[in-house]
Amino acid sequence: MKPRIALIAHDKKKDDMITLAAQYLNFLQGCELMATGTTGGRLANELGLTIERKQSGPFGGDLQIGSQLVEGNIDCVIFLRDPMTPQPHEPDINALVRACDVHNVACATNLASAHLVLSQLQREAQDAA
Ligand SMILES: O=C(CO)COP(=O)(O)O
Repeated sequence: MKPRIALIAHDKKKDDMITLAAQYLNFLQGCELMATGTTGGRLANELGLTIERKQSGPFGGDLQIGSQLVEGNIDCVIFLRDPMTPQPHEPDINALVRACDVHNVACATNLASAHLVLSQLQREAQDAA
């Protein structure tokens, strides 16, 4: 089964997300991807990735992804958060991260952990091939 990965980045982390996804492009092309609206738009436009786009984060996108996670439809979340900028939808962000903890779903919230998670998933996919 293809890994099902959610990709989310706050505005000041979106360039990092594009760079990160470009580094794992071949692997991500073989995954089922879901993203919040603006993040997904950039990944699709700039890298040509096929992504199921939800609402933008401040309009409920994190909650939509959280809901999919609770339903068992997401294996891993890459959520590049901006810890220096207050977000209007902070409760939604906390709810998504909490849902990851409740359901024991890997959640990488910074670049270092994102690399660890994606490189491991990529290795597993290569071993399975
Ligand atoms: O705000 C976000 C996550 O909390 C991200 O939403 P966008 O990808 O729509 O910018």
